[in-house]
Amino acid sequence: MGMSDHDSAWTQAARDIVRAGRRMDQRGWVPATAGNISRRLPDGRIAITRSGGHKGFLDESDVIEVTPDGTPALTGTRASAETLLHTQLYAHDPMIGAVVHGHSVASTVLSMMRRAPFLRLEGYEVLKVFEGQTTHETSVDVPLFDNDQDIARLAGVVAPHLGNMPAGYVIRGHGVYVWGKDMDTALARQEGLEFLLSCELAKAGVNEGKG
Ligand SMILES: CSC[C@@H](O)[C@@H](O)C(=O)COP(=O)(O)O
Ligand SMILES: [Zn+2]
Repeated sequence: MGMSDHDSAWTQAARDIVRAGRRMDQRGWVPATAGNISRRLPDGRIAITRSGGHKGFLDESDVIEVTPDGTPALTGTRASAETLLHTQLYAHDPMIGAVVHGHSVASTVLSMMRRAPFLRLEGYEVLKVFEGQTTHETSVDVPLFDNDQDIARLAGVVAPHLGNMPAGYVIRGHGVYVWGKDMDTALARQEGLEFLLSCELAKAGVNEGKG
C-alpha cells in the first residue's frame, strides 16, 4: 500500500516544523528548550512540538498531534506547554496554517524596557512584510502582554486582540508569537518582526548613549 494522503500531509507538516526549529535555532531565537512550533493540516488536525525538547534538534517523532481544543490525540504524549496560544489562533482564523514562537534577545529585552501596552513600529520599509501594509509610511502596533505561567489566563488576555495583530505579539520578558497561512509565511513574518525589534533595541541604545 502506498502512503495515504493522510500520512503524507502529516509528514509534510512535521518536516515544516523540524525545518522551522533549525532555522529559529540558527538565528538564536530558541535557547535551551525555548520556543514552540505548529502547523494545521488541511483536514484540521494540528501538529505541534512536544514539550521540553530543543527546537534546533527536532526530528519528526518530536511532533505530536493535538485536537483543535489543544488536547493530545494520543495519551502519553505531552504537547507544548503553550499549546493553547497556538490553538486559539487556529480557532480564530481558518486561514492560519502555521504558528511560531521564539525567545529572542530583542523581544525579551525590549519588552522589559517598555511599560506601554503596545510597541509602535513606524517608518520602516520592512513593515511591508506584514499583511495589509503596502508602504513604509504606516505604523503597526505590536501588543506587549505581561508574561503569565497560566497559559489559559494569558490566552484570555490575548483573545480581545485577535484579528488586530498584523505583526504578531510579544509576551513581556518572554518572546514573540507570529503566524501565517503556511510555515514560510510565518517564518518570514517572524524574521520581519525580529528585525524590527532589533532595530528598536538599537535605537534605544543610541538614545541611552546620548545621555
Ligand atoms: C526555556 S523554558 C521555556 C518554556 O517555559 C516555554 O516558554 C517555551 O517556549 C517552551 O515550552 P514547550 O513546552 O517546550 O513548548
Ligand atoms: Zn515560550
